[in-house]
Amino acid sequence: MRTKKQIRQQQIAALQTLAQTPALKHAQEAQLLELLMATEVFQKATIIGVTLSQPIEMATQPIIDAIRLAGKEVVVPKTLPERQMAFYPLTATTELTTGSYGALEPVVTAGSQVLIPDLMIVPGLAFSPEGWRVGFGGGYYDRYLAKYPMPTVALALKPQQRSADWAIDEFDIQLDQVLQV
Ligand SMILES: Nc1nc2c(c(=O)[nH]1)N(C=O)[C@@H](CNc1ccc(C(=O)N[C@@H](CCC(=O)O)C(=O)O)cc1)CN2
Ligand SMILES: Nc1ncnc2c1ncn2[C@@H]1O[C@H](COP(=O)(O)OP(=O)(O)OP(=O)(O)O)[C@@H](O)[C@H]1O
Repeated sequence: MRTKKQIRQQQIAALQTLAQTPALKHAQEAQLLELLMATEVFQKATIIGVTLSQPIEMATQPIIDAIRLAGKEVVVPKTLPERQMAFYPLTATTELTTGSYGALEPVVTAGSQVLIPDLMIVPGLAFSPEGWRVGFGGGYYDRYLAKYPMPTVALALKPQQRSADWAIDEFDIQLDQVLQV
C-alpha cells in the first residue's frame, strides 16, 4: 500500500516523463478521444464538464473541440473558497485567467451562468480500472460529485493506469468508466 501523497509524487514524475515525448503522448490522447466519442454517455450528454489541462495532463483542447463539433456545450471549472468548484460555459468570448494552482480558469462576469454538466470528464493523476482515483489532492471532484451526482468518465494515459495500491477513503467517489489505451 502507498499513501496518496507518495502516489501523487510518482505519478507526476511519470507524467513529466511522458510529456518529454510529445509524439507518444499525442498518440495516446488521440486514441483516448476516439474511445470517449464512442461511449454512450458521451453521445447522450448535452453539457460536458472538462478541465483546461496543464502540460503534464491529458491535453483537453482536442476534447473541447470534439464536444463543440458534436453540438454539445463545454463547461470548465472555476475553483471557489472551501475547495468548491462551479462550472461555466467555455465559449469564444470566455476570458481565462491562471488560477492559484497553475491551470486556466474562466473569468466570471455579470453574464456568467453556472451550469451543471450532465457528463463529467474527471481529471486525475492515477486511475484504477475499477474507477478509483488519485488527483492533485484538493478533493474538488469528490466534493462536487457528492453534491451533484452525474455520469463520470476518466481518460487514462498509460502512466495514469495503476491498480489501486492506496487506501480508498470514505469520501472517494468511484468513477463510472476509466478509458484506457
Ligand atoms: N487542469 C486541471 N484543472 C483543475 C483540476 C485538475 O486536476 N486539473 N482540478 C482537480 O481537482 C481542480 C483544481 N485542483 C486543485 C487541486 C489541488 C490544489 C492544491 O492547492 N493542492 C495543494 C495540496 C493539497 C493538499 O495537500 O491539501 C498544493 O498544491 O499545495 C489546488 C487545485 C479544478 N481544476
Ligand atoms: N465530500 C467531501 N466533503 C468534505 N471533504 C471532502 C470531501 N471529499 C474530499 N474531501 C477532502 O478533500 C481532501 C482531499 O481529498 P483527496 O486526497 O481524495 O483529493 P483528490 O481526489 O486527489 O483531489 P482532486 O479532486 O482535487 O483532484 C481530503 O482530505 C478530504 O478530507
